[in-house]
Amino acid sequence: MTQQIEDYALIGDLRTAALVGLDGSIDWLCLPRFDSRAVFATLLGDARNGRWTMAPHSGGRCTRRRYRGDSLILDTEWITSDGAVRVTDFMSPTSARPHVVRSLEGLAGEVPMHTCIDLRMDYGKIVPSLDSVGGHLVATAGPDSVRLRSDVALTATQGTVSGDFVISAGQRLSFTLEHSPSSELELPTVDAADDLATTERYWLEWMGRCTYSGPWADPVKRSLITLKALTFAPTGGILAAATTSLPEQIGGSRNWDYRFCWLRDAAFTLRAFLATGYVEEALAWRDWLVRAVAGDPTGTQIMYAIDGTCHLPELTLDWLPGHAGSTPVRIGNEAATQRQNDVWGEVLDVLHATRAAEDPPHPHDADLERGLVTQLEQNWAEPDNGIWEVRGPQRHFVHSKLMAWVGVDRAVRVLENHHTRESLDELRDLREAIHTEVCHRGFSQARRAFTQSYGSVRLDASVLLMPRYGFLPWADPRMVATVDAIQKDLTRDGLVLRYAVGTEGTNVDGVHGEEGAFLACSFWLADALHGIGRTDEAAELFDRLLSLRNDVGLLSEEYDPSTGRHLGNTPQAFSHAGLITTALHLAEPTATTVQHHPPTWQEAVS
Ligand SMILES: OC[C@H]1O[C@H](O[C@H]2O[C@H](CO)[C@@H](O)[C@H](O)[C@H]2O)[C@H](O)[C@@H](O)[C@@H]1O
Repeated sequence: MTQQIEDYALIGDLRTAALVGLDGSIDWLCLPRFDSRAVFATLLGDARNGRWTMAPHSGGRCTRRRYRGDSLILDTEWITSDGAVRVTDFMSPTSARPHVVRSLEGLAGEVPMHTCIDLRMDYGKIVPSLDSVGGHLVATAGPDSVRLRSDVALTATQGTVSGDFVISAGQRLSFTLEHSPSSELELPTVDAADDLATTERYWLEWMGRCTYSGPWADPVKRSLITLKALTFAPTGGILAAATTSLPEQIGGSRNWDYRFCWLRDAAFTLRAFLATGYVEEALAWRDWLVRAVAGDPTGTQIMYAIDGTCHLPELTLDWLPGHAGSTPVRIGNEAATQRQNDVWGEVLDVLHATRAAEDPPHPHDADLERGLVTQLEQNWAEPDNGIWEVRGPQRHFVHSKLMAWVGVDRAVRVLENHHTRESLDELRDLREAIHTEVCHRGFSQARRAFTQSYGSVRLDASVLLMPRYGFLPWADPRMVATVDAIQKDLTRDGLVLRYAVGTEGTNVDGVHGEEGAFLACSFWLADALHGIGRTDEAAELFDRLLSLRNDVGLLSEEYDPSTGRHLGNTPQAFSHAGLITTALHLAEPTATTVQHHPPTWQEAVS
């Protein structure tokens, strides 16, 4: 049975990740990296596209599952008429080679079990050759091999390895699947018990660095672990999500590959990390960025591969039927070549915050910042594809101009702090000019709100971020009116759409179909409600959003309130960063003190 998006839990080793369904099947695994070709791709097709099942013979969904403490070790349990069994799934963040461990423990009785490993290399397409090497099975296709180690006898035919066995109370068994380049055939190196102890220690120590002590410890910690799981430890790159092509509309074509490092998404993640004590991650990302743009800091792209590669050609995988029939399945992402003028401000803002945590500053900081400011100065006045990466016509997006203001503002502050006069006056003038232009052209008196783009009356949730960056105070009546308008006209069942897609032919983003409520934007509305003094409503919305997490605390990109289903890639960094940030904001006093007698919006714009 195909699992739904919210049925999946994540395991990972900070190099790659796997999704494990409620039925105990690993339906998604790319090896050796997040962005490598998948060896299990049932997530985007069916059993023929590769998966690893591990469950009682009777099959079906587990009785319960949870992460072990504050770790990424997943315990899944079945209670059957024969007895009970626990499957512990994890990947080791400290091992030499990426591998998955599945450890079993009999809890009661004698449970007949079945496992089936359908290896399909190259995103579900290639049936690998199977060999027995030193008593272990090795599957090979092109550059990649995976080596299987099992405590029970397995049979192998045509790329499928399976086994039936009985596990008794107190008995422990383990299985490992380890990647290696096919030219380096070695025997499996993993010791499952040692690995489990090391992995548990790793997460315990990592969580020990957390400084959050507010009332939402469980969801905040789970979100932090999820964000950490989306970092690529070898380089410091940060992914937007662990998957490609999970649909934003079931059966639709809004299916994108998120296994890359967007500078914008990473900036949101890093703000959440910096605010909770995780400075090391921010420094590692800054070093990644320095290397990614090396040689030409004035030619920064909006996104890169996790190793800093700049070419991300977008292809479709025609042999995959897609998740719940949603095609095309895409790998790569054309958005890499877009002009998105918010990005320079996003990065300058987060570098500014990172600087505050590092003394002395990194020697490359000044070059990088100068390069970003140059790009900003050259581009900010041009129309662009914006934060939502629209594939329709470029526009003067208000959010892009906001972030241009943020970038210049942070550059001014750095120069002021260093008592440097070089270009300070020009930058101050530019900051003022952008602010005036946004207030003048970005606010629609007819709509009584900041809008999506200059001259438009469409709403866009991204302008909710304005006060968060210091562009306007929360109490500004234009902000209060904008929050009202978005809450009233840009929500579905109380959850926020990033924008109204529009009808075919007039749609704003140039992509067919509809989409769900955008979870990050819904967190931004909670922040905004708190900001303008409506804290009870903010807390209510936050509670609602927490209730949308799946059974193990994960959020995808979007949510369909009419079906109660998760939509889009999962788990999504944007959503989890939003959760952490809102939890932090709600713990602060509301920023607004004049809300009881606010000036009218007309007074403010006159
Ligand atoms: O809406 C069309 C675009 O959708 C994707 O972009 C979204 O994901 C990005 C990664 O999380 C995020 O930075 C952006 O704000 C989102 O709109 C897709 O990646 C694009 O290729 C596509 O044009």
